[in-house]
Amino acid sequence: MSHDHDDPHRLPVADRATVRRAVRRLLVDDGRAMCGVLLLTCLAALAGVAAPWYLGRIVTRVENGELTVGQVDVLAAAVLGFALAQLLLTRFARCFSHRFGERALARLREEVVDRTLALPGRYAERVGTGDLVTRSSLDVGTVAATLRNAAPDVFIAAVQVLFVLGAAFLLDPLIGLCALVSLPVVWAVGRWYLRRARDAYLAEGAAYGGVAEALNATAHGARTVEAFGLGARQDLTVDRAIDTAYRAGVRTLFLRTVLFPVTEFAHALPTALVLLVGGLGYLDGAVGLGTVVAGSLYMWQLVDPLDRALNWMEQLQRSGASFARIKGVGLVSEDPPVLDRRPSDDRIEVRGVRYAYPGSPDVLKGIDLVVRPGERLAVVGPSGAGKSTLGRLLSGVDAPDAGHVRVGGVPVADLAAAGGLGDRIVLITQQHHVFMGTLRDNMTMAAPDAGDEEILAALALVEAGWVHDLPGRLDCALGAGGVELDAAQAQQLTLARVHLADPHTLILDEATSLLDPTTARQAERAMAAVRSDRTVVSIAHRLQTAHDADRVAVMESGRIVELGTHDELVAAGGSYAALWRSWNGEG
Ligand SMILES: Nc1ncnc2c1ncn2[C@@H]1O[C@H](COP(=O)(O)OP(=O)(O)OP(=O)(O)O)[C@@H](O)[C@H]1O
Repeated sequence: MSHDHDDPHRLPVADRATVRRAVRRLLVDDGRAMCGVLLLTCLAALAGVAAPWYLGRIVTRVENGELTVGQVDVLAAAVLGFALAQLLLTRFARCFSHRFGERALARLREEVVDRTLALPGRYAERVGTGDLVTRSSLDVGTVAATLRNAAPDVFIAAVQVLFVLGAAFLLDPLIGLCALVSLPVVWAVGRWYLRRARDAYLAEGAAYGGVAEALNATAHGARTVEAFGLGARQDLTVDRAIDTAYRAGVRTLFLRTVLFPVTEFAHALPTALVLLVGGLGYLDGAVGLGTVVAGSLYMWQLVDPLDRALNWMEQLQRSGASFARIKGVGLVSEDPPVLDRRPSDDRIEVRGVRYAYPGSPDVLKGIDLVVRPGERLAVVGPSGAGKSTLGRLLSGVDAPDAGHVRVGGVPVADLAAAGGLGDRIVLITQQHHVFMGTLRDNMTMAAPDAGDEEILAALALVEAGWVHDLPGRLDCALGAGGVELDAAQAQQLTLARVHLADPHTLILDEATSLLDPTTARQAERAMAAVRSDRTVVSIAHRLQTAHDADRVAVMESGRIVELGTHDELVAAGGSYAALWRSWNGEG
């Protein structure tokens, strides 16, 4: 299926066979338009080869003395007519193929979005979002450029070349053979160039960047350079950067000095051959003058499409790789687990849980914990103890390597993967995402059936009074291109959304620590409103949270070392008591 499909930490890349099948699908899915483009392109190419054919016939018949001046005029008008027909047909062929490209692109974009959204959340977490974002933005952009411009142009060029070759062979097989001579030369030099061009131009770009960087540093730091007598050293740095840029420039120049002359030669070669072979044949009486004229015109007709195809070759190569990466997203084979039962109650049970991040030692080393419905549990401990990791496991973002995390007897990670956790357990971190769309869209994604009243009530609960100042209120477009919410507003929106989703348990991972004191107090009130009547597990940095909680779990090095009420733990005189004393002392 794919080269690295089996690596669970990387998104797969589709192999050649899959890419070929996908390209076929793109063509077949819009089959009628494709046939229309093909027909128009063939007609345009036919009109294109007809003009030299007629010119050849005019020459032959004039040579044989079969035509009057008036008849020549009529035939010349026909040649003009063919040229005009080719112009118009090519224009429509291009127009149709661009539209075809746009439609194919729209389907591809929709597919990328669907596939990305269908990825299991924890899979996306595991492979990282960077690769995913690159595939759905840069790679789709590269393929888009190809579908819009390169593919239609290369397609039309290929049809033109085929028709010209066909016409040349029909005219005279020997002339057809002359036309074929240029193809392997263009192909070979094109491959030679493309294999080297990418690296050479990347190196050139980087080297020019290096020169700018060195000059900038010298100019901006001129006083420092002068003060510390660093002139000679900076000179050397700039000299080296210029030297590297010079060598990179010479390298790309060398590539161009091979490519362009060889292709020019390859383009001129068939015409020269036709004139030579045709001339000799004419002298022998084996070939008519008209055939030689038409043949040499055909040879010139090959130049433009071959040049265009060569220009686009690199783009096609790059978009092939991008297409394989895009199609790779659809190859993720993690099917959501089939759940045969629903959680029997809201009790969360953690038993013998061990967990390690890929390539790292165990972060959780045997956790046992029961979160009772309705309780407030604070998890405290030094940095790196594994608190946030436990939060991720409690909210189903990840599954444990050993042991289990269950709610009402059902593994939470399975519930999350099957999309059935959102109304039971919700993790609130410091990242509050505002989705592009209206305020209403942002809210109803948590509760699709919620009416405007309910949405406004949820927003009022978190004191989001600013909603009433938004243009169009619930219909106001948020995110890029619309109204941008600040961090505090985004957090209120998240909390209101959580309230609408109505989960029985919240896992809070330091939700207020990034805000300034005033906003933090407001956020704390909003949080308190959303917290009420729910089970809350707080991953706490502030001991006040632990003090206010029903129970406190103290984590150290991946284990829960103390568990009890604040008073019990202070009385026990263990590490929590020490923490509390030092916090109070400092406070
Ligand atoms: N995505 C990750 N990949 C690899 N290691 C990670 C990852 N996230 C956390 N870790 C490591 O796991 C260990 C526990 O991290 P975790 O964030 O769970 O601790 P924490 O107790 O929440 O710490 P803090 O209070 O600093 O947030 C740390 O050693 C951390 O470096």
